[in-house]
Amino acid sequence: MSHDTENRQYEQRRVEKVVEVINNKEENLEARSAGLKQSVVELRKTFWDDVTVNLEEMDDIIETQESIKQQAAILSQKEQFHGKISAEIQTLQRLRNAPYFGRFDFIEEPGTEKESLYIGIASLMDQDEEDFLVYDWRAPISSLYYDFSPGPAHYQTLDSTISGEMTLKRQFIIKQGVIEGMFDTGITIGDELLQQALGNNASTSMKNIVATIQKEQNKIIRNERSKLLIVQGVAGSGKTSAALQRIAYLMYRYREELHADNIVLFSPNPLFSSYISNVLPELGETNVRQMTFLDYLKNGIGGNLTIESPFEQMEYVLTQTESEHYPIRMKNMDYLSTIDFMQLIDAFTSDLNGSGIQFKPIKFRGRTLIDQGQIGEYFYSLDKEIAIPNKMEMVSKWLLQELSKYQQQEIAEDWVMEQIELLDKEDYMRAYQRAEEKMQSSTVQDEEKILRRYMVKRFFQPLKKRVKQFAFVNILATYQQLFTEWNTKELPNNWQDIRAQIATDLSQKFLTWENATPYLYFKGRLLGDSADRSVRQLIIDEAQDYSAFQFAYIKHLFPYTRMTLLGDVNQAIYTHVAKENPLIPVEHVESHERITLTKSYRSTKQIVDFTTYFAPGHEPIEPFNREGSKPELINLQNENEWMTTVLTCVEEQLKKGNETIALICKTLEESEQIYHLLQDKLPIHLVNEETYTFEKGVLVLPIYLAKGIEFDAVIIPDASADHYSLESDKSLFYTACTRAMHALTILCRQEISPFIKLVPKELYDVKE
Ligand SMILES: Nc1ncnc2c1ncn2[C@@H]1O[C@H](COP(=O)(O)OP(=O)(O)OP(=O)(O)O)[C@@H](O)[C@H]1O
Repeated sequence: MSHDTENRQYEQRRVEKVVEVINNKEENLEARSAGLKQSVVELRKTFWDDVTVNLEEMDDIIETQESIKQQAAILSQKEQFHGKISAEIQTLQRLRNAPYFGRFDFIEEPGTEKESLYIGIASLMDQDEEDFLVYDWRAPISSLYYDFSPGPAHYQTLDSTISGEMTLKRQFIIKQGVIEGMFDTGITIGDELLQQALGNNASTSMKNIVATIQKEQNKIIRNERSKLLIVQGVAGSGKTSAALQRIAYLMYRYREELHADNIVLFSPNPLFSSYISNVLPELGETNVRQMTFLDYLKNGIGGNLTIESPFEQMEYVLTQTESEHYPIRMKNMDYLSTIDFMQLIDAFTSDLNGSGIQFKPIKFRGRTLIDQGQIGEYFYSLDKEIAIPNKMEMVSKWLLQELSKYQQQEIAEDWVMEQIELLDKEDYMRAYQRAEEKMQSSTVQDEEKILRRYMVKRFFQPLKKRVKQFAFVNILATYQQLFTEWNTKELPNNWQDIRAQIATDLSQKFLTWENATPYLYFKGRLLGDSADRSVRQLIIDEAQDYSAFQFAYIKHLFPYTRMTLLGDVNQAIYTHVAKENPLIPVEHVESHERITLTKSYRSTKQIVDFTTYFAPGHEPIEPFNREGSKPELINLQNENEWMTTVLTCVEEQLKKGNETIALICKTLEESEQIYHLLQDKLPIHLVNEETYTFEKGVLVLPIYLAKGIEFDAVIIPDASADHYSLESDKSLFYTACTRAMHALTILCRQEISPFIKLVPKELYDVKE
């Protein structure tokens, strides 16, 4: 028998033994779980039997409460225990199919015995709970697997560095308990395994990469030192993957203190959010709080303003070039994205400490109780040294006191009795009961008084709530003054133009995307920020799309939160934000650690080689060695053939077995046109801002919604020069082309884009 066969048989026997342990453990746990479940059900049923209820004397009441508490504690303990057992069972079930994916042999010190360690998605102890049969991929020792090839190796524990020698590194593909592939590996983690993983068809949801994490990705995943970790990585280099495995790692490493609620992930769009939503559960972790920055802003700004989405802004930039206001809007975008503008808001706010804040009158049943003048007078009578948000607190307290006085006065008014009479029976009974509770020996007059009091209180409650939320401050009107009346020496050159357009938008209660963050920042300067202190880790994917202002705001909101920013300057499609972006190394980005990823895993070597020529950045891009066919350029001679050619391209890709085929357009406008032209000819789905999930098949979508996602085949329906020629189009074109895993087809209806001309001819096939 050959050595290889012997090895394989040995490993297969081991897998079977491990699966046996898994089965035994699961059986035991199931039995315990069933017992526990039964006892929880019984306990719930008989809860009151074991509680001594006696409410006669104070002592008895206390005793009764204690008894209830005790009983509830027993129940909750049992329920928690049951939950823990269920989680353990789920872990075992996940392990059963493929208990591990890797093995390495390690000799800690010369002369000591070699240890074989097996790595999987969770730890597994043997039947006696003494030795590890499988180590969790996140355990300190498992980092050896990702960081070293056979030879000297070391890893970090909590308090020391352990060195030794790795004598073997082996990878497995195990399915349903059977070893389907086994490779002893050298320098990189399993070219073979990675080839297999990347060669598969694209999926509509992202997969975890724990079996094939690369050394440079592992640095991101296990980084614990940095308060601010910045990752610049070319398209397809595994930034999102690294971010998600990093979250799983942090949740494991800080299991006691870090919960899913303490981690927030900002993602670029809802489609992307659902695309990545399976990764953490697959790894046995709960999904963290995921939102788009737009959702975050909408939440903070509230409902009375219309907020433009970044996609609408993008669509405007790309389609409204002929509009009269376009040049000014572009200036706005530039200026409102800068730290200078943030400083301008600070200067304005500090002037507001002297005068200028607009208030809203407090009205009750159509009558003004306290007008804005009175509120302003009170506010400006307070000490200037006190910060504005603190003064707002004081105004709110004062208003609540004033309202209480009005509340008293209203009790005797006629409308109160009318309202009492209007109460339906249930409400009336409730009001009456309350009235009765409040008085022991009531007279008829007392009773009416209490009912009146109840009714007035009920009417004043929403008003008081709004006062507590500072609804008496007219944020919008105050902010508008920045663009109408306010003057200072430090205004930018083209301020007159900028401010007129913004003032018009604000008067229509419309916030452009570039103005949404400044508005919320300003609101915070007046009312105080409502930052969520429970956020301990903030992960921002596609970080190149955030402006300097937005970053500064995020840092201002989460001053003590650890942050991981991941992005790619090559894909900075919102060009006005590219300046002062922290992904570009500049002096003023405070102390941080940077990791650069240059290897691209998503696309075939042929696609990466092609796209490298028009990548806007200057970093090297290295393809992972996976072969495919060259990108194809179809240069149409006859415009009329355009749609039939697109159709033929789609059909060809389907024939080749590609399951997700994306027609990626520059804008939504273009996507809609193509959708309408093709919808009768083949099953095709249009993806827009509201698309939350996608199916396999043929999709048509704009570039900005394809961000972060990948497809088997990408077809660019029109890459003529009139679509892609400006410097700002380069990152759009790069982003579109780099979504392709296996095939890229580019059509040109007219003169071909100059970006394609940058690529040496031998790197693509041309069809006329
Ligand atoms: N170590 C790895 N093992 C297996 N697959 C990997 C690995 N790294 C990356 N990939 C795969 O490469 C593809 C791209 O990864 P990912 O989406 O994380 O990259 P990205 O840098 O966020 O890309 P982009 O910026 O272009 O959106 C995915 O299919 C991912 O599963």
